[in-house]
Amino acid sequence: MLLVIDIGNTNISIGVYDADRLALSLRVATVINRMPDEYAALLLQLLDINGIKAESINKVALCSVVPPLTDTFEELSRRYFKAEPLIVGAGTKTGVKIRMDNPREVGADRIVNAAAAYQLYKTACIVVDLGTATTFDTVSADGEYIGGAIAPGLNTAAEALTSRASMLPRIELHRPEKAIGTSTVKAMQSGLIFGYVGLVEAVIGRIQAELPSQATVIATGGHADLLAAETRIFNTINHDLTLYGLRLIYYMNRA
Ligand SMILES: Nc1ncnc2c1ncn2[C@@H]1O[C@H](COP(=O)(O)OP(=O)(O)O)[C@@H](O)[C@H]1O
Ligand SMILES: CC(C)(COP(=O)(O)O)[C@@H](O)C(=O)NCCC(=O)O
Ligand SMILES: [K+]
Repeated sequence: MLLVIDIGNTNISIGVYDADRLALSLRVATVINRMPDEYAALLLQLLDINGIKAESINKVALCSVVPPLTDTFEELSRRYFKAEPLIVGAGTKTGVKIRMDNPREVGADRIVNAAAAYQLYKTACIVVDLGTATTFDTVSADGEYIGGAIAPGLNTAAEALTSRASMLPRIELHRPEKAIGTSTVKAMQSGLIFGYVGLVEAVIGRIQAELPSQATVIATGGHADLLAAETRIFNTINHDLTLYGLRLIYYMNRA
């Protein structure tokens, strides 16, 4: 079976593919200083609880936007799964050609999302990944990664607000009843959530206006459901898009 790992700044998403079936998908918190053996202990336990034998995993693919953890998971793969992981990076075949000023600086997660979306839809695509950052990735109708946008993620924006203003509390990112907030917490929820809907719609609108054909808009990431409940701008939500892309790319590069 194939283990796929997407190392983000807040969470590490992990999946196990049994042929083309996603047999398991889970998330663990990103902790920069955690050692390979510590992540292995956590992962082996989670596999066991879910009835998956560690010995049945013989292939690993990963993408990371947290460089110190790339090495951690590379070592973990070798030591605990006896597998040389495919690490998505410069030189990895993905099925999308990268048209950027400096292709090497693009986050691997963004490329994986773009590759997955294009393989699924074969149209121009805009992937919106709502995580620590919110990334917008654009693929042209002929399968070229042509760039996008990066904005602070919802939680990141909320934390910035709380930490910069003495009287503003930490809040739960819940949708308030009304845009006119009648308390500090409700006012912050309104500004963050409804404001964020505007951000997402505006960026997608502008990207779309620069494209010659209608793009399919796919939302993914931790805040996708929260946003999708407030806007009709997404054509679809795919929580497993990055894991799906990792599997796709694994088989493009390894037999
Ligand atoms: N299942 C979930 N339901 C609601 N919010 C979530 C969920 N998983 C993650 N989040 C929120 O989404 C954000 C992280 O999203 P994620 O896509 O995991 O980020 P990253 O890829 O940057 O690590 C965090 O702010 C977290 O609170
Ligand atoms: C933009 C990101 C921080 C998003 O990370 P995430 O929210 O998934 O943790 C990451 O893709 C990254 O560090 N990218 C490098 C810069 C770029 O993509 O242009
Ligand atoms: K991510």
